[in-house]
Amino acid sequence: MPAVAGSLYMASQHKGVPPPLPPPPRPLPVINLGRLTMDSASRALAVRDIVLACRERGCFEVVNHGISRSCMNGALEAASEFFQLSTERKEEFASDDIRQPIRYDTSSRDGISMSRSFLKHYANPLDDWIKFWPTQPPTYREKMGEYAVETQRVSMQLMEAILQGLGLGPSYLQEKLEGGVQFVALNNYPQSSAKKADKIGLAPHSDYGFLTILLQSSPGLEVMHHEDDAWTSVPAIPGALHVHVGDHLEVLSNGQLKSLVHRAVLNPNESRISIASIHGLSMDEEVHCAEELVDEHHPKMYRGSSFQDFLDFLPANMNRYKRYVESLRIDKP
Ligand SMILES: O=C(O)CCC(=O)C(=O)O
Ligand SMILES: [Fe+2]
Repeated sequence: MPAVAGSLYMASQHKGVPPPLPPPPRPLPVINLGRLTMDSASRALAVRDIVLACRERGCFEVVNHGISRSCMNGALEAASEFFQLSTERKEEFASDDIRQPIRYDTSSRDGISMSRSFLKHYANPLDDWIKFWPTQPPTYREKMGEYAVETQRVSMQLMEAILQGLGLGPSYLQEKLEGGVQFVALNNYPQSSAKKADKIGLAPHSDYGFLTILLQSSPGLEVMHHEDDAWTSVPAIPGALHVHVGDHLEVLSNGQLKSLVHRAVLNPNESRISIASIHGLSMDEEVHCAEELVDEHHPKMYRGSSFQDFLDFLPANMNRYKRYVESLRIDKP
């Protein structure tokens, strides 16, 4: 009997019942976004698939989203060239103040960065924010700007589909979403080293907007689906983007959709870059449970809050909640 089978045999003999096999990992849904702009039957199927993926998995991959490979690669190159600048150059953007329009940091003062450096800035409307962005590398503004505009467009398409799928109608909140916050986080993780046992780049958390659209240079993102107690790694499918549900979509949907806990692990083969684009309402605009989704069988589950409230909440509550939305629950202890 081979050694492995032998040890399993011993284990099951000992307990009297064979050990249960772990369930095979379920592949993540991959959604063809082109169907949203085809005939109404195709759109209806795409809307159904998107809402099902949000409901059951909290995330999905999108292909055929209309963002060109050169635009996506351009954004990754711009990020990579920024992180290759001298420390002095990058630290021009260093700040402890989370309200700064642009911020570079390498430490874990945020409570979740274990091994990453990041540059975070706003992007929508681009004309209001681009003046704060780096001028080095020289193509940064052009390449990141093009990618930011494209992801904002995709976020609008996705939100229209989700709001339609929730029965709220595709133009629900449309103007507020168009003028809403787009917050872009560029993350840079070192290759994992054989010496260091800790392979976590970014600790488990949820994102606070409605949706996050994430582009990764190589695998490293891991997600924990709602019913699971295990991490699923998200493949870096060439040309695809990863999308997950944030805290404010959980609030808006009155808990029908749940924000997704995710983390980043260090890649054993190479350093890694990810670009997370977080989409929500404007700074002071409160997000509430949609009245249409509240009734006597589905009481309101969360209090309203804005992006600004999140920024106020964060400094004193580092590490208290993996999901900020827990702090908004009306029935919380
Ligand atoms: O690097 C990743 O894949 C995840 C990044 C992330 O979760 C974030 O920036 O909020
Ligand atoms: Fe995140």
